[in-house]
Amino acid sequence: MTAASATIPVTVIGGFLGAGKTTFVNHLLRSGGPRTAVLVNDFGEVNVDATLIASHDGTTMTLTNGCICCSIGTSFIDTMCRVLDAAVPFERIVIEASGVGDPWKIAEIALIEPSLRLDRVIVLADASRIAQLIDDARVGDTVRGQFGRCAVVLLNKTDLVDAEALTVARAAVRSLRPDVRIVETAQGAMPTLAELETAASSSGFRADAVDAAAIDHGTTFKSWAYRRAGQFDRNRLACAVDKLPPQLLRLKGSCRLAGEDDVKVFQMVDSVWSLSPADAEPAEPGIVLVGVGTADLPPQADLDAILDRALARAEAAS
Ligand SMILES: Nc1nc2c(ncn2[C@@H]2O[C@H](COP(=O)(O)OP(=O)(O)OP(=O)(O)O)[C@@H](O)[C@H]2O)c(=O)[nH]1
Repeated sequence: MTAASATIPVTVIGGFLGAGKTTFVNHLLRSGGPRTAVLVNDFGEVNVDATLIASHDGTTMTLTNGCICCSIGTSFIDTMCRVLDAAVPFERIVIEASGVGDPWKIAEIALIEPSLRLDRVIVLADASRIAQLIDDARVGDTVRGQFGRCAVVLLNKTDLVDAEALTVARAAVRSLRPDVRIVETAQGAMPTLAELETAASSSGFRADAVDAAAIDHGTTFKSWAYRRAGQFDRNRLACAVDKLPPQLLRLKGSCRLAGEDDVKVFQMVDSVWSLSPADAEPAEPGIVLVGVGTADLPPQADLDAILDRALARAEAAS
């Protein structure tokens, strides 16, 4: 047995809020392959992503309490120990970094733990937003830092852009990593890890790549959980979302709509939002809101009040 086969390969998936990381992880799981442990780091206090990960023949574990790239705390180490001590060994570990995290910081764990082997860091970029994001005064540092040492970039959501915008998006990624392999994807057309094998060698990171600036993501970004037992009125929800402040970059979670039986997944990236039927009852109901710029964000009570107005009954439940 070679050293490489005695270790468990770790793939870290990074990319900014809403780029499509969970969508890609689900695609990998649905494509079959080895028994996988999926570790998900949600920035918010409600474990939304773990609910959104499809059921599979392995396990999904959550890494909570903020951004693990800022502090690889005991929770991450404990979770990793549980994975490594599993009675039926896992053959692959996939870690989804938080949308504000630096995936390389997480990958470093695989480089120092002898029973792990870093497969690669894959970063997703939203083709419809990446050019703006890397120049954004509020989030640009965080976004640029995520690309520092990845082996391959999935330029995702190509279905949302025309040829000209795609060229701009490609150039934006190239401006960060001139020689990185870029694979263009959309949620209906994503590669498996095996298909990406030719896209980069397993050590495809550049040793000379620029390290991410030291950013305290817990200070730069802030998250809230909106938890209500009530049901939303669809039209009122549309009005409420319009009233949310522009500092809110991401909303995701589960909710119920008045008059509809199934649980809905609520997604908002930037100001574009959608509702779709949930595959499963959420372990933790609620909607997570992630915003940037803690100083000029309204207090949580104001944000809650905006969403409360979307409830089917005028008065908010509990
Ligand atoms: N049109 C389009 N939508 C996509 C694509 N990939 C993902 N989405 C949608 O984008 C939204 C965010 O996708 P996620 O996979 O949750 O993104 P994420 O990077 O995991 O988000 P965070 O974990 O919050 O950072 C969801 O509504 C997805 O359905 C794509 O290729 N095209």
